[in-house]
Amino acid sequence: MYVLGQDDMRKMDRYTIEQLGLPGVVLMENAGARVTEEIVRLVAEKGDNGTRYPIMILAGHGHNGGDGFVVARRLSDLGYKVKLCLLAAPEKLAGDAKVHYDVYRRRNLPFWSVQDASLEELFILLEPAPVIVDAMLGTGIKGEVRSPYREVIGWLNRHRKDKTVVAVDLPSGLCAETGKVQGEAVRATHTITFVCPKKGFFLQDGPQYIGEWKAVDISVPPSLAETLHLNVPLLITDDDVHEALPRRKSHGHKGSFGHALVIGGSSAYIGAPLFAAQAALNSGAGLVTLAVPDIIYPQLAAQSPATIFLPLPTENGYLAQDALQVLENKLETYDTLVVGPGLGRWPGGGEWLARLLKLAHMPVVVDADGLAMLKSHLSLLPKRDRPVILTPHPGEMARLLGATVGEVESDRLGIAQRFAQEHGVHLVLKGHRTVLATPEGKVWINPLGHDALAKGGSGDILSGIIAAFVAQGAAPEQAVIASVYIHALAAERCAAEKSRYSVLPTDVLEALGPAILSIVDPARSGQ
Ligand SMILES: NC(=O)C1=CN([C@@H]2O[C@H](COP(=O)(O)OP(=O)(O)OC[C@H]3O[C@@H](n4cnc5c(N)ncnc54)[C@H](O)[C@@H]3O)[C@@H](O)[C@H]2O)[C@H](O)CC1
Ligand SMILES: [K+]
Repeated sequence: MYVLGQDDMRKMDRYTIEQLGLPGVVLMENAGARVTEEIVRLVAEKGDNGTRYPIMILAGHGHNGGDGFVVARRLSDLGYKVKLCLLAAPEKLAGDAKVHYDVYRRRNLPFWSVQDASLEELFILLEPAPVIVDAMLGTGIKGEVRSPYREVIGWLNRHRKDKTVVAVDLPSGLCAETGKVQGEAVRATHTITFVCPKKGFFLQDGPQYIGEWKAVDISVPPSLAETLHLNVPLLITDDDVHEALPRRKSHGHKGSFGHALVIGGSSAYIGAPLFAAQAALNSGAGLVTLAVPDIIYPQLAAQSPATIFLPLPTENGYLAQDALQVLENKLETYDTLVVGPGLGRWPGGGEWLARLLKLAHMPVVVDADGLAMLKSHLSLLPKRDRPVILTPHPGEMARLLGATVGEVESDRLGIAQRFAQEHGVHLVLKGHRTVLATPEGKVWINPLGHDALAKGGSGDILSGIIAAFVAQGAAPEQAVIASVYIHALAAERCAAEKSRYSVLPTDVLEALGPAILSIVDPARSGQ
């Protein structure tokens, strides 16, 4: 599914109107009709027949307000009580919005205008309303939200408890492009957006403001993103993951499903490499070998009977320089390599890792401390003959770039895309709404996952899943698409049972199987 920015939407709109010949008033009528359908559904879910108190429609003076006029008229025609509240002088209305405003007024339907009354009066009207529709500002917002929208949004956010707040296209005050709140933004319970979700839903403040979202058809074809060669990210869907998961042969044996090698661990971090190995096993790898410092090997071996162990020489609690000699002759046995979980950092570790990357002629996932040690050796990456997948969180990404976390977070899509292209890697930029970028410049956004994953061990599990899918033959892009989604889905399912507070990496590991099942065989998934 495409994810559109402010300009993308404008170009697709314009093309539909000017080249395809569908007038803007028709698009606006469609937009209002679809939002009306969704409101009817939400009101019914609330156990309300919509006649107890008017559905309050807050309309601005742009096209977003125009959608609001259509919603108010259509809801009224369906027998719902409504009140349209115009937050601008009617003289400011123009174009398609003016057409629909005039239609509404000619019908003599309930109307309130900020021109004739005070905002205090509006707030008294809004106070008991169970359903409020936010059609104040949409994709046309420029700069910080100004009066009177600012005061109305502030009031709404302070009084939203128990109310259904439906944002039309996007919450007023949220930037569709960056996800930044422009001074003040509506905290919606639901967002009904047009054509495709907007980038801002998945960036910065966006996820906290949009509530549950749904994209609806208004006769602007989503395929115009391709027709117009728009460079837009894609949102991962169940179908994409179904497609991306490596196919299993019923008659396959352990050799058919690949052998993953995990190199990690140090005296202080013994759980991390184990989580990665266990995740790889739970995600279908035929064989998993765990290469760890020999001082921690006995503790680990007792905990994971399904894992093969390769104890390596240790120095000061970390892998020793000569661990490479042991590895060198064995590397060709493995189909994929994860390096980093719990590895720690030691002087000379960067050179150690660089040498390992030169020796390893298989797809490699670099995570955690591996990323920290990679910083001075990034020039190696484009020269490798096999894929590299990097899985930084924003702090690790910032360190790799010599930037701040704030800089990374303010341009996650752009930074991921540029880095992946420049260094010829598949980049998994983790965080709330993980972003994936390919060496060719393709960008994906993961719609799933939340703070249940904000716990030590989560990243280790992700790297293990990726390795397992690569080991089973998935191309790196497909492997990362499936991995981030399954990982987040597993965590969401755990949180639904135990709360977001209490999910442990071991729970996520156990939930990987049911999460995969829910994709490959939804009927048997139990959810
Ligand atoms: N996507 C589609 O195909 C369709 C979208 N529709 C709706 O149209 C809006 C975008 O409409 P637009 O008129 O461009 O902008 P807005 O309604 O968002 O409002 C802009 C309006 O508000 C003023 N304004 C701008 N910035 C601020 C600010 N910071 N504070 C206060 N006021 C501000 C500005 O003067 C403008 O006049 C889209 O979101 C959809 O809802 C169509 O209806 C159907 C086709
Ligand atoms: K809005």
